[in-house]
Amino acid sequence: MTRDERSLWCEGVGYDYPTPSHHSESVRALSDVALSVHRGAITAVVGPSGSGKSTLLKILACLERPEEGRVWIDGTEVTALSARARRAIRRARVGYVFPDPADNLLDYLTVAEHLALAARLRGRDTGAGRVLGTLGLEHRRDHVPRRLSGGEQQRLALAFAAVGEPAVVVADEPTAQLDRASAARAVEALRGLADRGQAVLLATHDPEVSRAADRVVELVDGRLGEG
Ligand SMILES: Nc1ncnc2c1ncn2[C@@H]1O[C@H](COP(=O)(O)OP(=O)(O)OP(=O)(O)O)[C@@H](O)[C@H]1O
Repeated sequence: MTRDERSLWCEGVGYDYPTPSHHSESVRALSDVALSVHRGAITAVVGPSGSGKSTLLKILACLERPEEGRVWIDGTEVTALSARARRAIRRARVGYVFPDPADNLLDYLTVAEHLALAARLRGRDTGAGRVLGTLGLEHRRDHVPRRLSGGEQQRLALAFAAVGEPAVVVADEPTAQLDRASAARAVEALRGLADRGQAVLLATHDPEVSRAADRVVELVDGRLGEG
């Protein structure tokens, strides 16, 4: 049997946001989206502001449930599960990185303690040592986030997301708050994760980031095409 190289995929995904002022109307954020995310590769979602990138990433990371369509993580259809079972899969199998480093980390935990927590949440600690090396944080093991630069904080967030080798690391605009040099290091870090066999899915406005991706897909008004 050949191994399925997809770690995450979806079919027919649709999502509407209600508008508070008009009860009968809603904002169509995604329409009929199908996407497969492969191991060992960076998949980048690009598209104009408001095209649905964050919404798609949240749905694929199991943070939101789509109103239409189906999502699979490592062969399990997560859209068929209860909220509780979905949360368990999310915790064990998905690493998620928010755009702002401060949203990803806990003030009082050191770098090493963040990784220990990630391993505990994910139920396995494979790769914790390696991830620190890949992301260039070994010399910061005993530092808390406020003693790290913004770029180091975001690399720690990527490490936190990648410990235990989840099915996928999902990063929404991972370089949005970083200067050029830090962004370049974050891209290297993402590349390092993918080269180790990790599936990486990200959304970005940054051409340097999409250039580093193995595959770029474009969302326009909630519909997907190859970029
Ligand atoms: N919580 C919300 N309530 C209502 N509408 C929302 C909400 N979040 C997003 N939307 C709308 O859904 C659409 C898609 O938004 P989304 O944030 O997914 O786009 P995006 O491509 O990530 O944008 P950006 O690049 O600016 O982050 C937009 O029209 C947006 O205004």
